[in-house]
Amino acid sequence: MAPTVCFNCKEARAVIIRPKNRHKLCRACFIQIFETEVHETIIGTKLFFRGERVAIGASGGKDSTVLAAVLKTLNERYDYGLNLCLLSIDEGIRGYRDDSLETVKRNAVQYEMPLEIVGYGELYGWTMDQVVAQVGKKGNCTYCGVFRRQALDRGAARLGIKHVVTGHNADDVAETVMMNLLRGDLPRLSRGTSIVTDSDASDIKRSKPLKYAYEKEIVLYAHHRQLDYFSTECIYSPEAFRGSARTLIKDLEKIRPSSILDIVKSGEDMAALVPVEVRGSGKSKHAGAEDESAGGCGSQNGRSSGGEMAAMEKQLTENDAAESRETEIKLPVATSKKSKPAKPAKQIKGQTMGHCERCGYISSQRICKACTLLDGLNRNRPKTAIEVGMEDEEGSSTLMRQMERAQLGAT
Ligand SMILES: Nc1ncnc2c1ncn2[C@@H]1O[C@H](COP(=O)(O)OP(=O)(O)OP(=O)(O)O)[C@@H](O)[C@H]1O
Repeated sequence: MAPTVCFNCKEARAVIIRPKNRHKLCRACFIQIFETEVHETIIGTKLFFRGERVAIGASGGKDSTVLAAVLKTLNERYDYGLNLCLLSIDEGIRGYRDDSLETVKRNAVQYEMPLEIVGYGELYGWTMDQVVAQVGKKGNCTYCGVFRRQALDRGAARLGIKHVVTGHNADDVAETVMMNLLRGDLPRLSRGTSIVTDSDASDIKRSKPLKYAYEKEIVLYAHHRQLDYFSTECIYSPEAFRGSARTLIKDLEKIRPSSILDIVKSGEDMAALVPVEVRGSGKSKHAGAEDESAGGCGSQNGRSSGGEMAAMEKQLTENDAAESRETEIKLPVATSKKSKPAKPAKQIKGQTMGHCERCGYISSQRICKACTLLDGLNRNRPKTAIEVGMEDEEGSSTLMRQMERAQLGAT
């Protein structure tokens, strides 16, 4: 059988079936198209300004590695005039983050970008290994997510940088839409769909330039550009709810590849209907610094990783077969029973953002989530560990002093 030619250039041999639309492309066209789409997102949303210093939240995983590679390419190709650097958070997970940080260190050399590493241990007095030893695996992602969001902000503040970009992709955003739809949390849904989350109370802006990029295409891009990334998944158990939303979306994607972008777009449309005071922001102003989608992780459950290239190709073939199985399901027509009057819509309270009384981090509560979690951890800390942390007479812990120092750095 003659090889299929590229849908785009009509010359080279097609080696990729685009997950987004099933176009068959050659390697060069796929790379070019992927980069152009990210460029269009950046330009269309006026994401950066010339001369801006931008920190790339770099975990060493495929998404942030691709983000760093693409931003470097686009910055040079289109002369954005950005000053890029890598910012990594060391959660203190031995056998996982220490290895992935080695990848980030190599990336820093490969992309000629400075690298800053900020650790939970130094910021909070707790590594994730210690947190898990204390609270167990269940629910540990909550600690990690809350701590990471603050750590990214504090790391950026330390560098004097006001814009952090993360590798959140279209699949991540679709999951967030789905989860918040199922929870009935419209304010969070609307904030999660926004490409930029910034706040009046914090001067660090966060954005997701890969918001419209499919996870599978990110893997293909990394593979075809032979990027150096770390593909092992976090050793601690994932958040079950996000994992279920992910499985649901992946199943939908098999039947209808555009599902991911469709969910993202539907999320954007729903967000546009949410009044500013309910959403908690104008152009996502006040977008909670504590929102779950903003700082990374989510769970790794069901996630594609670097070693899945063969499985992905197989999956794409299955997608073709799945399309022919698509059937329309008709709901029974409602009979003429008297319908109950609709309940008045629930009033959704808007969030008022302020600062945490303890650490000064942006929060809608008197004490931010991180400090609340730390309170619980410190209360139950084994005595010996407390003694290490309680050096001064007023009982002010090392942790608190570290947080105060971090806060000074953040303001
Ligand atoms: N330890 C970290 N240090 C810096 N940034 C991080 C860290 N963990 C996550 N992030 C940022 O948050 C984004 C989403 O993280 P998450 O762990 O959900 O995703 P992922 O899809 O596995 O991303 P990646 O492939 O980049 O690891 C990452 O792409 C990265 O930009």
